[in-house]
Amino acid sequence: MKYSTPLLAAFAGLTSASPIVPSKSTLHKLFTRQDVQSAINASLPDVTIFATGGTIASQYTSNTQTTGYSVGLGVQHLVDAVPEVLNISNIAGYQISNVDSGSVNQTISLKLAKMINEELAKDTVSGVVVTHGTDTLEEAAFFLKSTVNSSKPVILVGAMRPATAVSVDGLLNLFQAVALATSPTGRDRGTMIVLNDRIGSAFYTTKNNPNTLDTFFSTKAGQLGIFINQVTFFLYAPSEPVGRIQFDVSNVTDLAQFDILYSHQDMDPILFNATIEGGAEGIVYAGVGTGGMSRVASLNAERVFNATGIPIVASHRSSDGFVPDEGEDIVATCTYDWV
Ligand SMILES: NC(=O)C[C@H](N)C(=O)O
Repeated sequence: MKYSTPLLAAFAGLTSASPIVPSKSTLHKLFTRQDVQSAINASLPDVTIFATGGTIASQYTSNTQTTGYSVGLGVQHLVDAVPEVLNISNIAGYQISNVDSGSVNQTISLKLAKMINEELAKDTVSGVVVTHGTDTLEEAAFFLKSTVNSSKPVILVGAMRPATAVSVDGLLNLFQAVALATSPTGRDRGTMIVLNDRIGSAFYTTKNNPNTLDTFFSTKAGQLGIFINQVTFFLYAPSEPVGRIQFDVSNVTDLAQFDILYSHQDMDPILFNATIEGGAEGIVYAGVGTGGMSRVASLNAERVFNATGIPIVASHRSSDGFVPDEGEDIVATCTYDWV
């Protein structure tokens, strides 16, 4: 089977093998709805925030500094900075981690997916918000889109400027994320990404620029919606992306290691051997063009595949497009760019 994106391909590696469930006791429940509000407003929906870190939870000594800051603000701090969210919801928060998103690992990802599924099963909870670093936010969104089974909204939100910056973006992003999590318009859409006044598809949206606010979009799918005066305005009715696969991770304790190789002119063929020696149980290569690589690299990839049986799946290094599905074994049938 072939997949058109590295993420889809990597998800082919989901396994329900070994039985070690991350313990709930390792979670730090920072505050409950009762901690935040003296009396819960029964007329408001409940929203649960899962905080993982990232720039939205970062600070620096200079308010004009937008790089070089450090992560560390907790979920309580994030909510305290935007108390207006308590006018539209009863908030509870979990601190899942407090790291740059490059350090979000499978333990955190699985814990998130399982806890979100549990949370959304509660009648009173209208939706959840995940605060996350933007660098790998698209991966987290894709993972949750593939593993959370609920018609309720799951909103991934981050910031491009630290919490201490002039014109910080995280505050309004968080408010909008909570607003969407409470909104009936968010139903039947599952996981979405909210940044910079826009609502993006968790399946297609990517970060396209490491420096600017206007970084999350999908050239292929556009935006699902926007916020007008903090009210959601969807451009499309709810629909599922073609090719979405739903995984049940409730008993999954370990994800297979799929590594991604980036193709380029004169790619070193030994990378395939090295990656497998490093423990990869599958390789996705971000190929040139429609999944191509140099002749020497492809010959070695084929040798490695024949010797190990470890799947090597073609994707593309361009941010948009598809690899044509030629229906059979990937190494044998992929369209290579011979040099
Ligand atoms: N804007 C950000 O959130 C970037 C940050 N380095 C991260 O954790 O991904």
